[in-house]
Amino acid sequence: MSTNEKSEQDWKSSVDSTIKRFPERKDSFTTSSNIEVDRLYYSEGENDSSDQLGFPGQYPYTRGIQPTMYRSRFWTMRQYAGFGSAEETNKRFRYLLDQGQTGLSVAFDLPTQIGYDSDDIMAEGEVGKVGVAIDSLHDMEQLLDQIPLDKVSTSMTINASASVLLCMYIAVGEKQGVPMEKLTGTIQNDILKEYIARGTYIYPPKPSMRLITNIFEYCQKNVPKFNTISISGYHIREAGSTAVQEAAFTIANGIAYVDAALESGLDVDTFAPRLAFFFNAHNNFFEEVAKFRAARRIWAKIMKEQYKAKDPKSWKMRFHTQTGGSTLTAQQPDNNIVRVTLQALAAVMGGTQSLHTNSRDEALSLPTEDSARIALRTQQIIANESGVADTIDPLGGSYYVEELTNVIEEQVQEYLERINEIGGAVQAVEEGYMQREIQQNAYETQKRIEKEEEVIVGLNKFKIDEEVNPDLLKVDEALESAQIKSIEVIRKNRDQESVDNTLAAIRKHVKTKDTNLIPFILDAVKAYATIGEICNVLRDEFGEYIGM
Ligand SMILES: CC(C)(COP(=O)(O)OP(=O)(O)OC[C@H]1O[C@@H](n2cnc3c(N)ncnc32)[C@H](O)[C@@H]1OP(=O)(O)O)[C@@H](O)C(=O)NCCC(=O)NCCSC(=O)CCC(=O)O
Repeated sequence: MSTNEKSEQDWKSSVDSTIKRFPERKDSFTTSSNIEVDRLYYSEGENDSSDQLGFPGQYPYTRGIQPTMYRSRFWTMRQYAGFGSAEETNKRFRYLLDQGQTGLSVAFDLPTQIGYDSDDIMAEGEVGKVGVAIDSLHDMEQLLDQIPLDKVSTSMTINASASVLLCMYIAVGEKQGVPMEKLTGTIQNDILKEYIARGTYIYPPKPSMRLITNIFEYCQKNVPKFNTISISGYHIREAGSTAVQEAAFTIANGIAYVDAALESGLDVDTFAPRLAFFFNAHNNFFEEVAKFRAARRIWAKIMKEQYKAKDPKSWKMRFHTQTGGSTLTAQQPDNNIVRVTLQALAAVMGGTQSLHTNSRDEALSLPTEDSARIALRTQQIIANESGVADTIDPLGGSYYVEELTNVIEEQVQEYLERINEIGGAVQAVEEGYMQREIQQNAYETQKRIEKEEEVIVGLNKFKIDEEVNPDLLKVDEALESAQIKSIEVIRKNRDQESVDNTLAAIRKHVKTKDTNLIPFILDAVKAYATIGEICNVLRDEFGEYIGM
């Protein structure tokens, strides 16, 4: 039997076992002319490329990580949302779930992201602006009110203060009667790209890496279904990188997290299955599809060959995709619906596990309810009407896409070698290497746009006279004072001794490097210590990162 025949047979038997758990959506799939659609199209026989292409659900996963992909289950439709108060955001969440969204994704305001309470002077003017304001467990209880945490998985875009928000989520679960071993979701928890591109860091790299590996270890033992990190290329791309740089720097950061976890004494197969990724999708359709396929293949090879992981789950790159915020224009905002459709289609053709589609008005403000609904409908139309989800990896075998996939893989490998020579991603970040590469590309792209070598419809060509005045969402300015009052009430009503004791325990255990801090943070959260109080203890002990 040739290798290809063996892979084919393995794939077929994995399909049989998968559909017992996840039956396919239909008994048979057909086109609109009633032509039968096969599960997978592939060339049988001599051209054995299984080390590069293989079959879906099989190493090196070029064609997707599941044996049946979307024939069994669509990707998770997970719209990133959050603004103002926990109560307001809870309403938006419930609206989106009512409209058929299949997972939650929380946007936090900047003070929450960098560990300040709403009444801190550092938070002034920012409370509830780019996301929801969360100060204590009380806000988290409101945020997740009536949302069944045993059924809905929640992603939280939180990095420097991820440990605190994870503990709040666990505590709300307990109050709902959902034990932590049943909770599903993801925390972003990717500090390296914060230093590179996004900016919401608090502590220096070393202690930040400790918190991250503490989370890996704690979750593996106690919250085993939670994805402990979402290693993010999204923001690297938003900052101006190319698609190749996005994939390369993200994978380099992934390698750094694996190294840090191994150094802390963890076995690779205990934490690697819960590493998740997060990519951007821009307009150059085929390049985006190829990027996703190449990234998956590279990660599988690294985990299997370099790190000798044995569990196939450790080899699989599972990723979320968001359409490209920076590609949207304030001019003729309805055109953004078309851009988002193209980008979302690329993510689906690239085999994403979860997807956020941006709203048409995001170049202007936070999305209104109407815009958020159209964005979700875009995913639903792709899923239910286009037929692209009815066969696996429909672009696999295209000469162009396979060649682009190979070239992207090679170019990413070159970057990985360069970063390795520098001493790894942490060192490369500290030296500003990735930041410089991104800035250079951002500068060149901007020059091309200004010279009209790169056409952006409605921006540098096909312009119209228009008054852009759509119905924009405004965050209520009164929120900040309401939030400040609410903290005062919490502080008055909680058991202060228990807050002091739990905070003192965190301080004590920070000093012993080998202690996992998560149980102590969980105790403090349950005592209604605020995010600012917890992060300030860590600030005192770890110091603050001032930046480059
Ligand atoms: C792994 C992902 C990518 C996706 O997880 P999901 O739970 O949604 O999906 P999933 O894991 O694929 O599927 C759920 C379960 O169903 C199973 N499953 C799915 N499809 C299957 C199939 N065809 N056959 C068999 N099983 C299948 C999976 O194995 C899994 O079970 P098992 O688990 O048992 O295997 C996760 O990390 C995620 O949801 N990420 C979202 C990140 C996010 O929203 N980020 C927003 C950032 S917003 C931002 O940062 C931008 C702006 C800013 O700067 O602020």
